[in-house]
Order: sequence, then C-alpha cells, then structure tokens
Amino acid sequence: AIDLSVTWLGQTMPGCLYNASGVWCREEGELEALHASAAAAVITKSATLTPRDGNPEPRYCRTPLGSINSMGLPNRGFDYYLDYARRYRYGSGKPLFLSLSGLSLDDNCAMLRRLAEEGLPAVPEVNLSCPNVPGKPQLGYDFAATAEALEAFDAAYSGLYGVKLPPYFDPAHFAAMAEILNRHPRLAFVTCINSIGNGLVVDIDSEAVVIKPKDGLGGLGGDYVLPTALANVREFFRLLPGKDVVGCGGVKSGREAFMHILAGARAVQVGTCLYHEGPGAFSRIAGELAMLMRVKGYRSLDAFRGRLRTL
Ligand SMILES: O=C1NC(=O)NC(C(=O)O)N1
Repeated sequence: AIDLSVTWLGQTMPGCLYNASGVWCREEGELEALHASAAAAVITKSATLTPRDGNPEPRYCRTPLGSINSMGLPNRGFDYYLDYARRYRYGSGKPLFLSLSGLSLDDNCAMLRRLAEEGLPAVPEVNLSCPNVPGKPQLGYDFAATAEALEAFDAAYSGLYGVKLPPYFDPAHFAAMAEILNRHPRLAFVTCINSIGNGLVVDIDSEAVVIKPKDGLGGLGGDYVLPTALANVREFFRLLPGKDVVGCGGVKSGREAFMHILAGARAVQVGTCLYHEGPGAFSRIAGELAMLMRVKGYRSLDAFRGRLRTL
C-alpha cells in the first residue's frame, strides 16, 4: 500500500496535503468542512489582533492560469480562531495551524503570548508575507525587520512555530534569509511560498484591471507561481538543515504535489485550486499522488522527498 503520512512537529498526520492559509478557512464552518475532508491538517485564515473587513471588492479574480487577489486580510480576529483552537478535535491526528498576521510586531507578539498561555497543541504559522495591506510592505522582504521580529517571536512564544515566506528570486536573498532563519532553533518550518505579490491582470475587453484594491495590483497564485514555489522549496530545503519546508504554490494535481515533495517539501498546501474546487480537491490530489508513486515504485514520501536530481 502507498503511505502518504507525514511525521513532523512531534506528530504524524494521516496525509501530506492541507489548505493554504486564506483559502476555505476564514469561518468556522469552512474550517469544519476542511477537517471533515481528506485534508491532513487545517490552517486558519491569517488573524489580525482585531476583526478586519479587508479591502474593497472586487478583490479576487480567477484567470486561465490561476488567480489574483488583494483580500487585505479580512478575518474574524485572533479571539475567534483561538476559540476555535480551544474546541478543535486534535484527536483526529490532523494538526491545527493558526496563521498570524499582525499589523505590527507588537500585535504578532501579543497573539503569540496569548497562544502560549493557552497551552494548546495548535501550531502558529506567522505570516511574514501578506502583499495586500496598503502601506504595509511584506515583512519578509525587509531582512533587518525579519531578524528583529524573529528574536521577538522567540521571546514571546516558547514552543515550535513556523513562518510563511514570500517568494525570493535571487540567491543572495535565499542566503540572507537562511542565515537569519538558522539562528532560531524553535522555528521548525517555513512555508514557501505566499502569492507572488503585486501582479497586474488586465481584461482587454473592458480595458480595465480586474480587482479594485491598489489600482489592480494583487498576489498571484496558481500555474503562474509553480516554478517560483518549487525553487523556493528546493533552496530553503538545502539551506535550512533540521527545519522543514512546507510547499505551497501551483498545486492542482498529484503531479505538482510530487514535484514539491521531490524538491524537499515535508507537506504540501493547496490554495487557488482549493478555492475553485472545494475540499474534494484533497482526495483527488492524494489519489493522483498515490497513483504516481505506485507507477514509480515509491511506497512512502520519504522514498523520494528531496531527491530532485540535478544534471
Ligand atoms: O498573505 C496573504 N497572501 C495573499 O495572497 N492574500 C492574503 C490577503 O490579502 O489577505 N494574505
């Protein structure tokens, strides 16, 4: 039989696929639908300290090659997701991740401290990469600010945590980020990647942009981002010994999931494809991955994880 389970963060989850933060996870009903699906874990919509409406609509658009979004962190606020985490059924073996995207370092630390006080099994994934809050640059592109933030996170939270990274496009940036990330032993994983920020999709019939915020600029997902996502997974897999890399970006079938794991991904998140297909995507993609493994003679993910060949 094909084993798709993943052992990390001191636990074993029943499969390797779960949602990308932001997709199908803002409301409790959505989170419960994910938990009931073939998703192997659940992550919540990035929380700000207080509830937030987000950007004006239209703020999401599907395109033939994926998606563009400028949601602007619409969410129910940290207390809503903390309350969900108190009632979550951890016994299912499906980990719960809480995505945190504070609008300031103090907010991120306040949420981390509150989470630490609860002593819940939920694992924080701190979002360093939202590209869609007007006036707020992506923290992950400011190396000094990222270094300062991670020191503060270590002081605020004594458990294992992860960060959601923006895509990087230059070996010097991979190296600079890795040097910072490797200073933090309790930073157990990085999720690569968040959307490719500030793309522009044009509709030639209307001769207009397709989303309202930022005059049409938004984060790209889907087919557009797969090669960049794979590059970030493979580079950080090499550069962060002892840490896990979660692959995110362009996964719409067993093929892309296989690529991410070959590049080094411990587990794989699904965003744009989940937005359009719904939670049924997880059983489809898992089945396709298992079939691919069967054809290739692999019985577990460990048999090929990180084994991407170079020429
Ligand atoms: O981190 C984020 N990435 C995105 O692509 N969009 C959301 C958002 O805008 O809320 N946040």
